[in-house]
Amino acid sequence: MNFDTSIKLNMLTVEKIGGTSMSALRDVIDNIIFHQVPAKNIYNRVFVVSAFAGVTDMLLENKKTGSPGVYHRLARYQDFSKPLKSVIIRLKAINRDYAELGLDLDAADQFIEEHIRKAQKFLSNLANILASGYVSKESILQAAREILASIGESHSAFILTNILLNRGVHVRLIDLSGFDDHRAFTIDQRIRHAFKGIALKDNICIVTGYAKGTEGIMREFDRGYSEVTFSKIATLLKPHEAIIHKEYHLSTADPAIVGVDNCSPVGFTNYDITDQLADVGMEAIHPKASKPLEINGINLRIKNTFQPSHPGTLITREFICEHKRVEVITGTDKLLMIDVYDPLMVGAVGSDLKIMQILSHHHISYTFKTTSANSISVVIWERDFSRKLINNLEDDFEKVTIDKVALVCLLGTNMDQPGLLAKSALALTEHGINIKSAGFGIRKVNIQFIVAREDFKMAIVALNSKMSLDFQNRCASGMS
Ligand SMILES: Nc1ncnc2c1ncn2[C@@H]1O[C@H](COP(=O)(O)OP(=O)(O)O)[C@@H](O)[C@H]1O
Ligand SMILES: N[C@@H](CC(=O)OP(=O)(O)O)C(=O)O
Repeated sequence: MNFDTSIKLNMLTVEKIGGTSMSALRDVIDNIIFHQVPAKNIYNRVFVVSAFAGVTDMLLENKKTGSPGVYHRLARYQDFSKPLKSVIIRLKAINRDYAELGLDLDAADQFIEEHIRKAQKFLSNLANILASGYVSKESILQAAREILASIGESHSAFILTNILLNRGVHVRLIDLSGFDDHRAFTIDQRIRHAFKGIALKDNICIVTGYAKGTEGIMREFDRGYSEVTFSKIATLLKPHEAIIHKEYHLSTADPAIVGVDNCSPVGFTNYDITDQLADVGMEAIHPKASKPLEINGINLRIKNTFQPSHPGTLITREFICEHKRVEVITGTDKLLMIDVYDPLMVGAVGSDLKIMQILSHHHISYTFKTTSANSISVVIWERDFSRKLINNLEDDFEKVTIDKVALVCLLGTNMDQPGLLAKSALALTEHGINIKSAGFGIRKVNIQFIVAREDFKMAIVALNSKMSLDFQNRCASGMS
């Protein structure tokens, strides 16, 4: 059965191209845009593009390290015009890289200069208002963050559109940054308005991953916002398929840990599993972006930009694996386990409620919980830790212990079977790994083990080799 039917039937698709993929623009053009058979099937496709890799980091801050960009200079009342000039230099250097793909370099440079000049004007006005102290700092900074963020996607969308136009393709540029638009649209209204009257069947649409709206996409979602724009567009246009193009496959285990030869792309899974992945920080898609797709019954495909013939992973609402199988092994080593102990907990109704109220007060969501007569342990992200949280817990309970831990988990839509737990525990034991805690809900879509941080990678490798061996054995006996 061929599941890449969107291409064959020339049905509408809404596709998102991430920043790392965008930087490999030749591959985007050859592998995504023109990789169509027959060639006329390039139309009826809407592409939501992210900024080129590193650009939003320069404008706002580095997503991984937090190292400050232009935004933080403005927020600290410092001169931001110099770093903004560096952005122009960087974007023009990016333009030069793509001249050989057919970009009109003069037009691209001019676009950037004019666009950033306009942005600079808006930002200077905001900085002046900020300095006056008359308006709330928060709303001014929010607006500045939106203006800066939009530059990255306006640039990348312009570049891709220009190259395609120069190659004779029918392209419509849909710039949702609303730079010259004073109307107070919500994001959904802006999207609806932008797509009105566009003949999708006869065009490729290139859309900015940033979208301006009264609710503020940065306030609601912040970094990674282009996935949200993508999801909103898909929800409006109801495509045959929504597609995310990434630089890697969603794999049976993290290729960076187990090696590419020891894992394989996941063919099919469901939205429940992508939520489980997101819960441990591996965001095949952000839940805020996937929920509307799931609710509207829109199927999502994750594709690897560099392997265009591979159908990737198809995520649907309904998929349940035919065979008993672990579909993905993943985890994170950036967690803390907080154990709350009190000898008076036994039989006392509401101890857990008290802990939850304290977590909720600190806006902290937990990823794992277990309980015994006199203790409750919760696992939270280390980045959410604060001394105040612990003080609040200590006010109500006798002893609070904190442990830096890792969580490894087995995920699957249909993996419940006798012996799976024993086999996983054995895999960890054989590698000398002590299981600090473990848990799973009755649906058994996520079996979780808490281990020491230093055991994280070995635990992933151990579970992966045990489960792969099991899979190979079943294939050999014709069961799979
Ligand atoms: N099962 C898995 N398949 C693919 N990647 C995985 C898996 N588990 C963990 N990862 C890691 O997740 C990272 C991608 O996660 P994502 O949240 O999309 O990050 P990014 O910010 O790089 O887009 C990759 O760098 C990869 O090493
Ligand atoms: N460029 C924005 C939006 C985005 O979603 O990018 P990416 O698809 O590369 O995560 C950011 O870095 O936040």
